[in-house]
Amino acid sequence: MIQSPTGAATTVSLSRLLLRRTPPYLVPSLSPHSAAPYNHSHPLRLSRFSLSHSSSSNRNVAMNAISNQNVSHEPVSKQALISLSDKKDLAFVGNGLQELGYTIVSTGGTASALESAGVAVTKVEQLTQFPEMLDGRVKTLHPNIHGGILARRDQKHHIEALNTHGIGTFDVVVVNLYPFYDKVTSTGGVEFEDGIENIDIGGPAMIRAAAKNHKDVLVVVDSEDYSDLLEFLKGNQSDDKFRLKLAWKAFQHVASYDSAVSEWLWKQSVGDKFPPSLTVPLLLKSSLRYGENPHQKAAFYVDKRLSEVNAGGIATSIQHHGKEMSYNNYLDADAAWNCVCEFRNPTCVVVKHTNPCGVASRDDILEAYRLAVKADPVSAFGGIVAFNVEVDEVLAKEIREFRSPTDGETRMFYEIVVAPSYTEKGLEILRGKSKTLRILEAKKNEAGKLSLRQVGGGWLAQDSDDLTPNNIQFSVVSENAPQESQLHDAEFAWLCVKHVKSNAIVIAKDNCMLGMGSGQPNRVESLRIAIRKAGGDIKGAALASDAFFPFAWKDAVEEACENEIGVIAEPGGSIRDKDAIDCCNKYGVSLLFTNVRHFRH
Ligand SMILES: NC(=O)c1ncn([C@@H]2O[C@H](COP(=O)(O)O)[C@@H](O)[C@H]2O)c1NC=O
Repeated sequence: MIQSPTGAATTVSLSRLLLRRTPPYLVPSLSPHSAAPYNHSHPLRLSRFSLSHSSSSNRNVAMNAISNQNVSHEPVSKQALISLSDKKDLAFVGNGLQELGYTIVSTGGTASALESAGVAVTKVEQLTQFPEMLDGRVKTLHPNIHGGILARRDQKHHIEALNTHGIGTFDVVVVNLYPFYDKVTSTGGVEFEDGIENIDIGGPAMIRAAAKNHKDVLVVVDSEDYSDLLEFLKGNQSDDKFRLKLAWKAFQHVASYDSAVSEWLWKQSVGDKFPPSLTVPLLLKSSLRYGENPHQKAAFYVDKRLSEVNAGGIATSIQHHGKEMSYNNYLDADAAWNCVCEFRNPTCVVVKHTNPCGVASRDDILEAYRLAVKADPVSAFGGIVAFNVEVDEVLAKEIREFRSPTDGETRMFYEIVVAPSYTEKGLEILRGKSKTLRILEAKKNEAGKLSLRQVGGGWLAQDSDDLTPNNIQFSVVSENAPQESQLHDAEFAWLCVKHVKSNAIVIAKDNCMLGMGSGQPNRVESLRIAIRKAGGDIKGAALASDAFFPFAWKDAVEEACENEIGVIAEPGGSIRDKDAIDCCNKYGVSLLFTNVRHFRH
């Protein structure tokens, strides 16, 4: 037998019991609570059981009794329907509803748990006169349940219909769904069959029905709302939009759930990155004080797609200390983290306004940190510092004490430190640096992600740019081949330039970024900024350009050569590539073509 996701083992015994009796609606009561035909929520309610077992004259009497009554909805007891996979706080809500006079109707596992908690329960089967069947695939999918949820109390013919069929109304529906998301994202994955069985059908049907009929039915899908629900029912909850909010939450809950199911099925079937339609479930992580500027309201959402589970990144980082993250903090921390994660050796990256302004790799991370700050101390002040190694006590002290290389006195100030981990002592020391310093612990980004970005009225989707120098062929196109160390410098510069906004130029030597030019609308300007920032110390250094040079003579290539750059790495592909080669040959500079570019817009 396939077990239902909530492990409702009772299904088997009930099914066996019922197989002996046909048709199902002739089956007598199934639980100790249902010795009498179920009708305690409405004076007129007669179950199919009672109608079926009545003699024909009795039956007519029963039907006449229905048709002769004034049709009004005045239940003697209100009903709550509870069906929960996650039974957290079930006893609390069950007892609370019972104390308020609600009759509680429940599915198998929930009913058992409620009974154990001392709550009297009517099993759904007593209303449906059907056993829960097909391994739990069909439990509540029945007019006796859905009629009771969906009937409009202000519509006479709805109430008449309920009375005709002996159906009572539900005033409260408390449901949460099979744990599909947790199952399919669990370590080791899930068998296809198990994934399928964890798709909840009856739960969403009840949630949607109750949310649609929110005017008459309160629907709760989150245990966090149990208290508010009980307070509302007691008349202590003054929010006049409470019903609507619950209905919104219910539909949102089901929409997120379905987006996970659909994403999972797409992956099992076609699986490519760009489905014909895409739903991205987002969960509010925090409301932000403001957006890029104080006059813009803002919030931050975490991407809940299955593909993002354990995929690392800033959104799921843990903040250990400091002022709340701002909109710009998130952007900058993201840029710093993305960059530092690219490096294998111990590395420090300093970012300002999403551009790395200092990058250094050293076996000794202290040295890497000092070099990364020294690369551009003015920009580093107030920047984001990222490490790809643990921050221990010694490093934390260095971060706390390091004086600005500009005046040798002022302690460096940073907005954020981000690292994969911290020792206890390291964290304690960093906390002491300032009240505001945000300390983030992040998981390394996974490769192969789908990157989404908004433009007016749409979203752009692309593969994340996962290419590193290891995947790239650096072809020598000049007469001079670079020395081994220059080739290494070129690869380092290449890794940095990938993270600088276009047009991007990076000058690097000995695992250290000396200067960078970013975001200029022409490449010459970026080159000049990079040279100026490097401070003249660029003889024999490597230069990387994120895209090809459209011109060489009296342009960026020649200026680089005149400044005694040792090796240039660029994608190639310009109609004037030959000019670039000739120019480098004239100055004796090595030129490498990568055939790959790293635009960053
Ligand atoms: N099929 C149905 O009619 C049905 N009705 C309710 N459920 C789900 O069954 C779960 C509760 O089951 P139990 O009370 O047996 O532990 C809930 O998550 C609920 O969403 C159903 N299960 C799945 O579709």
